[in-house]
Amino acid sequence: MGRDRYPKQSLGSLHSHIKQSRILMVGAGGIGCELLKNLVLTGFGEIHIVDLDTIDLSNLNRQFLFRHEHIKKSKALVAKESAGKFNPNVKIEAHHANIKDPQFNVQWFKSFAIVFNALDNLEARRHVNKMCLAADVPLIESGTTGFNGQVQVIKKGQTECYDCNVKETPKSFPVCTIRSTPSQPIHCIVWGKSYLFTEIFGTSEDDAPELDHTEDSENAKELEKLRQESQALKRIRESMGSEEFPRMVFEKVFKEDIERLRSMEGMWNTRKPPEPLDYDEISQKALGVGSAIAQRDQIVWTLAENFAVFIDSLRRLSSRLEELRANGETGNAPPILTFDKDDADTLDFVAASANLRSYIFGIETRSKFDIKQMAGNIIPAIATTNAMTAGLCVLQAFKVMRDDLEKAKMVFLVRSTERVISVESLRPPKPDCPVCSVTQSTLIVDTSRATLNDLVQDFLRLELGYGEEFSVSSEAGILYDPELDDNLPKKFGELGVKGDSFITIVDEQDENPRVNLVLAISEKSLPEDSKPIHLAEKLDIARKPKPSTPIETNGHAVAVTNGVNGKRKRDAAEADLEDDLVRKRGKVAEQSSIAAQNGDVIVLDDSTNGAILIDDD
Ligand SMILES: Nc1ncnc2c1ncn2[C@@H]1O[C@H](COP(=O)(O)OP(=O)(O)OP(=O)(O)O)[C@@H](O)[C@H]1O
Ligand SMILES: [Zn+2]
Repeated sequence: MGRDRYPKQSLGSLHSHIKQSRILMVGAGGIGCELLKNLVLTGFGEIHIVDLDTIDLSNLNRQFLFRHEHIKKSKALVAKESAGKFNPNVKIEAHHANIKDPQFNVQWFKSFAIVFNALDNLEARRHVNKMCLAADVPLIESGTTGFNGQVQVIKKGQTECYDCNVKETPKSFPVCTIRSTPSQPIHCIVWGKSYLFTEIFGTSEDDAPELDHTEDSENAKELEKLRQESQALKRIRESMGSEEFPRMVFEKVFKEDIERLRSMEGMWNTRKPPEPLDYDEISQKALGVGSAIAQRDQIVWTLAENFAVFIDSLRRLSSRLEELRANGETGNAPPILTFDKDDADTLDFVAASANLRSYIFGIETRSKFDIKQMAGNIIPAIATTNAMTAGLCVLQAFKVMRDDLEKAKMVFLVRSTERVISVESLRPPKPDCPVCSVTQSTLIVDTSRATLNDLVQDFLRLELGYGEEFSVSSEAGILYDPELDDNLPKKFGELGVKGDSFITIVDEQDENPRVNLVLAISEKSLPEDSKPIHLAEKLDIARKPKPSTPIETNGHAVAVTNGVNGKRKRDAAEADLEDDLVRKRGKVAEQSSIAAQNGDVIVLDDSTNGAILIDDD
């Protein structure tokens, strides 16, 4: 009785259901550790944990199931060991693996009553979303960024899925802002990281995702000049290792290029012109600066200190590259270095170059610590946000398990003086969502015999009645469309379509097309005299709604706020850079205050047992 007493009192009849439930938690990091503790203490019967990673020193400040002695061990296994002690009645299974591995197939997902996502990247989230839709298992999706958190309940056919709303992609900057007219610290940091560092130690700037070339045509002349500058820098790169190399780089990027920019007519009418730096003058001042300055990452370095770190890190990185070259470890490919916020040499170089450039343009300089956050695109993870978000995940799960989806909500956690938690009603699936507004089924295939032609001609056209215009794709890309019929004689195996993978059929007819058909492949050896492909169950494929069809609301109130709906996900990996974040926070705060006016969060009396629950109905 002892251990069950309080969960029983507060959950009433749901408690025994929970005790018998088998659930899955994907990700055992910041949210995952908190969530696992909650799930174990709530008394779920069997909990499976999947995490591909090992424990890192930097996880310990908030991932409280892990200790120093666990560094380099599997997160899933250690989380199981640590949380298991909280409640020996709970069975925990740990999988040190990627959730995308084939053993975690639709059948396996079907074995869970509910799935919790505690992930940190879009790709894995999308995958679990897709699997839960295919298995028809409810998913509690969550994410945090700094003080912001979010919980979304996803149920096939009843709510929006993770992919119903387009997700933001990381922010990029116009090339001209970065290369010619920076006005904020982040512009200089992106310059240091994506231009200077890559031109000297990596491949070319054209590959940098932070640089947006879409404005190129408007600035063709200037861009041509910038290209010439890069070429000249590449030539200097050939002198790497020589005594003169640091001076050559410095004078090129902090003096000559700046003088050229300064001489450009019309560019500085409304802006303060940049001031080139003088190598001899600053190097004199930097004579007394010791190399220990690079370790002082919380202070803002002086011009001379930045100079000293720049020269020193340039030497360190040059010798690393020289060594790689000498060892010939990269075969025919030329060796390169890549920026990593946790690699001190690369961070020192980017921090010092960014600050030197800031001096030139009269922009505020930053500490190495700040630059690390901005260059690494990280927003600090906050243990409290994770803990609150994990708690909200479980409250939402209770509603799903009570079959009370009407009461389940989309929950937002924001840093606000008015109300920290705000909610929105769940919305029905978007009729044009390519992931959830589809027909799903399982296709039984004898992959040793079946060809793509068996699928396209016999199955889709003759059996299901598809017309001429449609495409078939696997996770690797398009296999067939009316212009691509080369693959038709090939067998499934040759096309890389195996058991537990998916194929998607997109009807491209103009007239009344069907919704996308997503087929999970189930491999089976079928008798020689039978068809090599057949459906596991009878199928009724819906037609796509006409564009003007109004969105059904299933009786839910349509949320008053739309502000963040198209841009719901924010997690550290996908988050925008600093300045943009401030703007977004503003938006979320605005929304939370509207929700607050609606009085969405209340304390209620649980009718089942008289216990007080804080709920978010
Ligand atoms: N495809 C995947 N399969 C299984 N686990 C995954 C997958 N992708 C991410 N994860 C796990 O999800 C967890 C997310 O946790 P969190 O956001 O706290 O990240 P972290 O790596 O622990 O910390 P940080 O990124 O802040 O250094 C991580 O433990 C990560 O290993
Ligand atoms: Zn969807």
